Amino acid sequence: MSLYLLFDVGNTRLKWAAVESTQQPSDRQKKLWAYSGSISSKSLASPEHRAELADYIAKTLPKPDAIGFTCVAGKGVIENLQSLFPQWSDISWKQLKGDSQYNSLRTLYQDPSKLGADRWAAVIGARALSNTNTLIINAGTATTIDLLSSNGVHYGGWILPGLELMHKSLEGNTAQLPLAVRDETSYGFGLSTNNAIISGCDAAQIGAIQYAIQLAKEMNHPVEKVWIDGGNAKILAAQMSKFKGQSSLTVESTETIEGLVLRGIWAWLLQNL
Ligand SMILES: Nc1ncnc2c1ncn2[C@@H]1O[C@H](COP(=O)(O)OP(=O)(O)O)[C@@H](O)[C@H]1O
Ligand SMILES: CC(C)(COP(=O)(O)O)[C@@H](O)C(=O)NCCC(=O)O
Repeated sequence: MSLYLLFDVGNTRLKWAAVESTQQPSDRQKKLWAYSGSISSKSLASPEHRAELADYIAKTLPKPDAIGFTCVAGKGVIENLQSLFPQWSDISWKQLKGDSQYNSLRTLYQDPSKLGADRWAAVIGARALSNTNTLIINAGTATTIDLLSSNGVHYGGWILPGLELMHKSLEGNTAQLPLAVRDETSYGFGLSTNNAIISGCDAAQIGAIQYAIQLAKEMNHPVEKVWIDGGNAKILAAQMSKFKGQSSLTVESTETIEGLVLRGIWAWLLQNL
């Protein structure tokens, strides 16, 4: 049995998981992420945090047979991460990039080297999960929405500010708007400044998803599955489910999925061992 260590370095969080060769990137059981975790990507700049993480990983993880990663948070972060494992210097770190090849998939992005590695990994992860027309939502620092057709073509996508960025930019660039806080009444047309911001930003994101579904239909790739991952996945999925009456998609076809980017890195790594 082999062990693979996977890292997804996002602009806010660094996620990792150790998976075994007896498991598959398409597995859905919770046990899949038995050896996983996340930390703030920025905390890697601190020598104390690096030492803590190195110590934790060295104590909890056996030496992996291969390491795969994506990084959209800048070169410095990945150098800091690699510096944590001097004892594994003989293992090559395989970096999945926006223009990395994956059998059965291709992107129409004009310059694939500019496509976010995490977006491409999520597309690969989605392909590992199903062969249907799929909308891939990564609701993280930014919210990305990508269309993958059953024919294996990535038709591109959209980049929106993530929910937190939307809230912060309203607070930071206006005189009267606070940093809004979500509560159970934050739905529908806002009847307070707070709820007007929360519901307005949710509407922008859900509206974009609904529009993407409509556009995909017009392009003759009607969406059969929507995967939502990222730190704000549960929020978006919950808000989307309230719109179910108006959507051509059933609730079952919209699902949150854990570790879609990690699954994609893993599937790609398996093709490149
Ligand atoms: N514990 C948390 N730490 C940081 N961000 C969180 C947390 N829980 C939810 N979030 C939200 O998730 C976003 C980060 O999601 P994530 O998928 O990790 O992003 P990225 O891949 O860009 O690092 C933040 O912008 C924030 O809105
Ligand atoms: C769009 C992103 C900032 C999303 O990053 P994240 O929110 O996952 O940290 C990242 O995928 C990126 O830097 N993309 C490069 C530009 C592109 O995809 O066209």
